[in-house]
Order: sequence, then structure tokens, then C-alpha cells
Amino acid sequence: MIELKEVSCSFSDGFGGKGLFTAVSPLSTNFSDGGRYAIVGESGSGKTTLARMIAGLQRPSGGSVFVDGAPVYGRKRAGKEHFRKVQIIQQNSASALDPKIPVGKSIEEPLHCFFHMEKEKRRERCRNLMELCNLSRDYYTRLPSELSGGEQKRVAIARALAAEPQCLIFDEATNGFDLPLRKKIIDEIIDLQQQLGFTLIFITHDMELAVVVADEIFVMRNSNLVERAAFSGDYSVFHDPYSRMLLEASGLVNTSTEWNDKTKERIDLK
Ligand SMILES: Nc1ncnc2c1ncn2[C@@H]1O[C@H](COP(=O)(O)OP(=O)(O)OP(=O)(O)O)[C@@H](O)[C@H]1O
Repeated sequence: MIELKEVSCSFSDGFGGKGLFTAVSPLSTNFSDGGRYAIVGESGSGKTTLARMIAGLQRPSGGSVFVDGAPVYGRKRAGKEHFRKVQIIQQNSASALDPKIPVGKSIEEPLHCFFHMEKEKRRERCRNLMELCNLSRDYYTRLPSELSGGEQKRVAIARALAAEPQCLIFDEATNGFDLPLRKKIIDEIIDLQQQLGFTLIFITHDMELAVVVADEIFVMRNSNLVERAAFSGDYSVFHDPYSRMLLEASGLVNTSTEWNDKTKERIDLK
């Protein structure tokens, strides 16, 4: 279980004085083990900053993050076990892979670092992970630059899964891909989540994607969590006007009073 208590994050406003810019206003919420969540909102609303605080990469300015009851940020930075438990795949997965390290070695690194696995076992586990992530065995010795964007993404996923995470955060990770590839990678992630049971936190601008991927949707706007809704096909669970605007913008709802063809239902959204 991941719990956030009054977590916030501010940055210097960049003008050299003491002014602060709030990226995430204080918020409290939680993510249950094995759940599928989406954090959705416009660019700059604070989604990535929130994700980075959960992942142990950004110390909150206020409040606390707990994983299984233990605080992530003590006096020091987040510990190694936290970095194993919570894996994040950031927007530019290519830059997360060392250009000089071949794919196989890159996937094996967490096996060595977190589990001290021996070479032969590492190699075998790496092959399993590559298979799980639809990567050909032949790629074992390839450099990231010798792979397509989609393949690099799959390497980043395999590498994250090597840590046997309790939670995987997927940050706009399919941006810039054509639609069929985007869909394929998202289907693969959902499959993997169902097989392996990790908590999935999916970060996106796209409400249409959020409702497909997640059972619970967090809507962020201007650094605030404006709504958290459990979604199972009924859009009326969204009450906040901004959430409804995102639904309309995605074509999930045509007008303020009518659903589109996908549902053929009518509901008063005023
Ligand atoms: N390290 C930083 N220093 C200063 N400002 C930052 C820093 N990181 C993020 N910000 C600012 O905080 C705000 C929220 O950024 P964040 O990346 O969390 O938004 P986002 O919702 O993920 O946006 P996008 O969808 O475009 O990635 C932005 O205005 C951004 O410029």
C-alpha cells in the first residue's frame, strides 16, 4: 500500500528570490496493492512531480509518502529497497538506458543490484523477461541505438520488471508513438499487470486512455488533485467540471447532456 499524507512540492520560481512555484499542492490519498490507477490532467498540472515523489526521486516540500507503512523519505534519501519496490518508466525511456550498455546487460543490472543473482541465473532470468516483454533473444547483445523506439520502451519495461516491483509507474511512456504501437504497448503493460499483479500507476494527458487502463482515475489540475473516481464503465462517477471537460474533449461524452455512441446512454451532466 502506498499512502500520501499532505504531500506537496514547490520549486523556486526561478527569479533568484525566495519566490516559490507550487507544482503539487498538499494532497492525501493512497494506492492499494495490485490496483490499476491513472493520473490524468493537462500538461504542467503536476502529474510527473507527484509520480517522482512516489518513486523516491523527488523529496516532497511537505507531507510524507509511505510504502507499506514505512516513510520513503527519512533524514536521508529514499533507500535501495524503495527503489526496487517502486519502479518508474519515465517519458523518455531511451535516455534512461545507457547508450553504451547492451540490452541484456541493462536488463540484468537490477538482478545483480537487488538480488545479487549469479551470472548464469541472471542470463536465464533476462531471457525470460525479454520473452515476457516481446523482445527477440537476438537483441541481447544490441545497443539501445540499434533498437526502435517501441523496442527501447520494451527494454525499459523488462528492466523495471527485473526488480520485481510492487508498483510500476508508467509516465506518458507511449508519447510520440503511432497509435497502433501505442495501443500494443499499453495492451502489453495491462497483460503484464494482470499476470504479475503489481500496482500500476499510469500517467497520461489522455482521458480516453485513462478510462481504458485504470480502475481508478485521479484527475489533476493546476497542482491540485481535483477528483478521484473509481471507474467501471459509468462516466457519471466523474463529478468535477474539469473531469467532465476532459471526457468531452476525448469524445467520450458529446455534449453536456449526452454520451457518444460508445455508450448510447444519456445522463445529465450539468
Ligand atoms: N525540477 C523542477 N524545477 C522547477 N520547476 C519544475 C521542476 N519540475 C517540474 N517543474 C514545474 O512544475 C510544474 C508541474 O510539472 P510536472 O512535470 O509535474 O507536470 P505534468 O503534469 O507531468 O506535465 P506534462 O504532462 O507536460 O509532463 C510545471 O510547471 C513544471 O515546469
